[in-house]
Amino acid sequence: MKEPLVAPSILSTDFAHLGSTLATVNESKADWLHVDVMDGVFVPNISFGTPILKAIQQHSKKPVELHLMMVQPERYLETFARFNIHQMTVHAEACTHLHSVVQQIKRLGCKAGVALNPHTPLGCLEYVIQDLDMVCLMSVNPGFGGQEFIPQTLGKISLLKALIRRKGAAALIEVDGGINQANVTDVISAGADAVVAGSSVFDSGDPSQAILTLKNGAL
Ligand SMILES: O=C(CO)[C@@H](O)[C@H](O)COP(=O)(O)O
Repeated sequence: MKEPLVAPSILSTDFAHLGSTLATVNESKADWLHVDVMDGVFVPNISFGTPILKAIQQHSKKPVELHLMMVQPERYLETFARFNIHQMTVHAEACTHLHSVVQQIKRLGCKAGVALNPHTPLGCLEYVIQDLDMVCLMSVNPGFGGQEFIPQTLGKISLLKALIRRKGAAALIEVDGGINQANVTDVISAGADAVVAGSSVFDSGDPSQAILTLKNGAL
């Protein structure tokens, strides 16, 4: 089995120590940093906005994926792109004109991802999948770290893989929520390329080792 790409999510970390958290991630084998922006409307939680993104830009050496858990993300894409963002991932459920938003992200020079909530069918990707760099399957209901992995995600990953193959698309599959050492092998075996992990990395006491364990655990 291939080694999974691992993206630590800083949501559950202590923001009083953001600098040292980012330094740890910089020195780790993490493939990119997963950054959750939540608006309190699309999801019940509010996380952070541009001041934190500016600090991340200054201190992160890893590519940054912004996961935009917000309604009408198109209003902020241009602002966020100024913070040297590698990829922006928007929710299909939050975009009336998803294809147009994806094109907007690409015009800003970023890779484009689309996230789907656990209950959202894959059919909404049928006519946009060729334009995507990544699909993020939520394996928890978005809004909070530390939740339990929803097992139905495994079947959804396989179906998404089949859709990507059928369409001749190149999108990576990322799975986000409740990922840990116990389930990462199943997630990668089902066809995922990348996992997002928050609490299993940062509550572990040794984030660098936890990232390595996720990578090796799936081999
Ligand atoms: O988007 C989200 C939650 O909405 C995730 O990125 C979480 O931050 C992942 O945290 P864990 O489930 O791994 O604790």
